[in-house]
Amino acid sequence: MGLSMMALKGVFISGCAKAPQLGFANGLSGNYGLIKNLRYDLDKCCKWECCSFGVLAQKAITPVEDEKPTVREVEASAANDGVHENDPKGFHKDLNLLPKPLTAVDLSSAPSDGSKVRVAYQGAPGAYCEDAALKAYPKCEPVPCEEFEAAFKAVELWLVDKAVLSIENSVGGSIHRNYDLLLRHRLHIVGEVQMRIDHCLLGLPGARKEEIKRVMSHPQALAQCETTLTDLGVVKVGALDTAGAAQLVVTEGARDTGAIASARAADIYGLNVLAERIQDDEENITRFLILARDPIIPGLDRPYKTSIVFSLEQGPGVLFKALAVFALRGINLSKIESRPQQQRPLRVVDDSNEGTAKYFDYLFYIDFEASMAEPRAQSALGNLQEFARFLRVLGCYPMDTAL
Ligand SMILES: O=C(O)C(=O)Cc1ccccc1
Repeated sequence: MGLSMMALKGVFISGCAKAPQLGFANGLSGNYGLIKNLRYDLDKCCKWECCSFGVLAQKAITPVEDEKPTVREVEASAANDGVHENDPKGFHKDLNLLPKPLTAVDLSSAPSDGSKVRVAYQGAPGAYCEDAALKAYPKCEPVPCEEFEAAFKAVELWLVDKAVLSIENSVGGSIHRNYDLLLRHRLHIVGEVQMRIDHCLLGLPGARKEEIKRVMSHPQALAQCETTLTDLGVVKVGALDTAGAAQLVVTEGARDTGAIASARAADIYGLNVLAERIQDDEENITRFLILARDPIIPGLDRPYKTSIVFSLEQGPGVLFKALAVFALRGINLSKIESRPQQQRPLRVVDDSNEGTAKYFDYLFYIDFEASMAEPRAQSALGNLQEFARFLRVLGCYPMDTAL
């Protein structure tokens, strides 16, 4: 079953959500001020876990004084919680049955192949975001969510480990709403996935392509297949996601209604593929981001990308100056996006999570090709910080070079 915003209400917020936040060198927000601080943060997080287990252990070995239990009761209780038969008061419980505090060894032996990782995505099973989650973590457990907002919340509330977010497409460009979500939430980008998207036209078994009068899909998918849909002369109907549209075709049972979704969605919902690769551009690539509560420790072992968002004072040449901090250090920019904020000011929450209201004319989002472990990246951001009104590192993560 998927997660909806309703399902998330009233969920207990536990454990490391309360782990202390870092201080940042140069006032940089986003946990990348000092690499050694990152290690410190992870360390504190583990200590917090130990501490909560300690409290549980203390409660578990408190003996019951008022009533003497019968032999049968003692046996039953021993079977349940490890009390020895000849020690009815429970002073000599089998302490091996108590939860063990996590050690560094436990953490290092955690599977690195993504098994057990729960990844929230927006859409129904068969959505492209689910494909992206499975590309990033082939053995993960994908968790469908009704909205991206629910996927973010699921990570924040420790219901899942990560979330997947589509951020841009080679035909449609940036997905602005998702840029806004990145800023509104405190999650960190820990990975990216680039995927070729081949859209199919799906219909009920027995229905022919010529019978289709209405096509449902996610607005991005409808936009990416504009020419095909115009040629077919169909009515376009927006849906929450592509797989959700496929599901609707089945539940509505209308032969004249099709969906744009993947061949995998056709399989899942028992629909026929009426046409393949119907996107206007052969090379239809979507880029997805993987988000987590904690940042990863950036390395130098492979190509990394860093995503930042900043705003500048008004004035001639300020953007030129901002871009120069990267150009002068030979750092390549792979993406720049600007978002006007005049109509809908944003509330930006600072690292203490207390929240300060700040209003910006424009926010600039930049992805640059360098790791925060590189001195040139640190000095570029230090330099940008000198004249930026606001600067946040959204994440530093390995580049997806597999496409
Ligand atoms: O609706 C989906 O399946 C999604 O994951 C969003 C989407 C839609 C179109 C292209 C890429 C991602």
